Amino acid sequence: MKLLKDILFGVNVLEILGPESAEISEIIFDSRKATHGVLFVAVRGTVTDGHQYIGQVINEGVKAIVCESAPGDIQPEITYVLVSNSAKALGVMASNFYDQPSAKLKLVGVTGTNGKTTIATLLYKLFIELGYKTGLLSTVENQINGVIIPSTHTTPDQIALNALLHDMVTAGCDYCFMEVSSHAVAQSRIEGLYFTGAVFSNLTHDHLDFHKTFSEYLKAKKAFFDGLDRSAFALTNADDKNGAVMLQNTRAHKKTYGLKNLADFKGKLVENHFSGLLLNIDGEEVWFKLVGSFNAYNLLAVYGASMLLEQDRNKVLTILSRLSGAEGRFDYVSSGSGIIGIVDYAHTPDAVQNVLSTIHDIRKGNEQLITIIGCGGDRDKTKRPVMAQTACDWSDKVILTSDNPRTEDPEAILADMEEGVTPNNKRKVLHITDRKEAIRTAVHLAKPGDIILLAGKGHEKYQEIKGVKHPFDDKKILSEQLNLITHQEN
Ligand SMILES: CC(=O)N[C@H]1[C@@H](OP(=O)(O)OP(=O)(O)OC[C@H]2O[C@@H](n3ccc(=O)[nH]c3=O)[C@H](O)[C@@H]2O)O[C@H](CO)[C@@H](O)[C@@H]1O[C@H](C)C(=O)N[C@@H](C)C(=O)N[C@H](CCC(=O)O)C(=O)O
Ligand SMILES: Nc1ncnc2c1ncn2[C@@H]1O[C@H](COP(=O)(O)OP(=O)(O)OP(=O)(O)O)[C@@H](O)[C@H]1O
Ligand SMILES: N[C@H](CCC[C@H](N)C(=O)O)C(=O)O
Ligand SMILES: [Mg+2]
Repeated sequence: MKLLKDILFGVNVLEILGPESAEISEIIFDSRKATHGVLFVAVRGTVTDGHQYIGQVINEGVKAIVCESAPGDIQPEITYVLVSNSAKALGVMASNFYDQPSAKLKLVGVTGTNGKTTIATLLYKLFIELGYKTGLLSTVENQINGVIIPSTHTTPDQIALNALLHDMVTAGCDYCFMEVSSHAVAQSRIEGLYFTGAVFSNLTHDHLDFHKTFSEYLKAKKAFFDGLDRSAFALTNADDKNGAVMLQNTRAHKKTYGLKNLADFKGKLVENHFSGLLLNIDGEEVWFKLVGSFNAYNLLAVYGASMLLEQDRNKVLTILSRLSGAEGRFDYVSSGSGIIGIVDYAHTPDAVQNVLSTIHDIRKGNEQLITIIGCGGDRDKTKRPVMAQTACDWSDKVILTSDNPRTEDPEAILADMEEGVTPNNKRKVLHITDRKEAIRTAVHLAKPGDIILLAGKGHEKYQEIKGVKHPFDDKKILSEQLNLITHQEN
């Protein structure tokens, strides 16, 4: 229980109709969760408007309503709080409700198109090994010092986020590393949080369905840095075209990392193999288990952040060199067949290009590279032809298949992808809608030594078709198919 006036601390309130002394049992923003004594926040969304449900939640006995416009019929037993932006107010209120957990630990946010999960997960694993109680909020999973809590979003909503941070504080965590998606910034999911630091990975094509233009997408990422406190650090990628833009208006302490340009944390890629990479970091050569030059950037970001968090350099490099990355990111699938399987979460044009160019650079000779790839439904359609074209340009054979069609027709998604297949690439492309069948075909086409890249779904354990999530695990299925081949050959 909390008093409404305490929950409203720091909220930009325009007007209050009714008593501020109301006792609130819980904050909600979904009318379907309304019960007696709760505070309902009416948020305008992408599909509907929470204000439409005010009448409904009153019937369920809510105590107070936070909204941007008051309904015509005011009920005397309810307190109405008028604000200019409900989503922002929700962030501040959720933080107050959970006693400002983000201020009680060192919270570091990671943003960018690709690499967030990898950087946040490496930081989490590193700080656990350094001996700190640590939390993680990520696409793959959330963790509180070793306890896994399944994640629903890359960045949870205001309430779930503060509840998780509160649980981390209760568990005695010193640090939390979290991914900050552009949706989260635009929807004020991080409003009211105190960040000790922010890390930027890169900005390339994604989510234009939601942000509409690249410049709006950039603005969402930048807004995270603009909101940082003077005491925080802002660590950016000096080699990314938009790296410097992130720091333009921030009050935070500005730092950079990079492989090419002048940077505070400087790295040089010495060797790049399927077994890992040799990096020179600030003058010291270290082996890492992660593969590909894009991971050299992720490692540098982790190194830079841990230095800014005042950790011991030698300990950091020693532990980092032992760590593996996040599940489903350049993940090997081994079998006795001699075929190399790689499961990777590449679902943007840049990620597809990076992962394929990495394979291209480090493969030994004339092995075939077979890529299985799809694109998600109800997501940025303009990515589709570009991802297909990139896959074709870098592979010997491409099987276009379904990713998560969600509510879209899988064939329509594949047709969008095929727009990107140029006439000279047509001969290398197969179209197999059923993802399992596509995997099976790739395995049959491959010879020992060949490489199969299974892109797009990484760690995901489901395939969402027509709104239903069916169990589906890329790594498990690819492994089963490769083992079947092995047994047939033996
Ligand atoms: C497009 C998008 O981001 N949608 C998110 C958004 O929902 P929305 O704006 O569409 O909400 P809405 O359905 O229009 O409803 C508006 C309001 O009315 C309320 N409502 C609605 C219906 C009802 O009966 N009663 C009611 O009160 C809703 O609770 C909401 O407050 O706010 C919801 C609550 O926080 C999120 O769950 C939802 O995530 C959807 C499920 C989603 O798929 N989001 C993805 C795109 C996403 O956020 N991805 C990023 C990662 C992207 C990356 O790779 O970088 C993430 O952080 O996970
Ligand atoms: N620094 C990087 N630069 C470019 N591509 C990368 C980088 N790091 C990872 N990738 C590619 O992007 C994919 C996704 O990586 P990761 O999950 O770390 O990113 P993310 O930003 O968390 O993605 P999401 O927004 O979907 O959660 C990887 O599987 C890999 O193909
Ligand atoms: N966070 C990303 C994940 C995409 C993963 C891919 N498998 C897809 O379904 O498009 C999104 O929600 O857009
Ligand atoms: Mg992620």
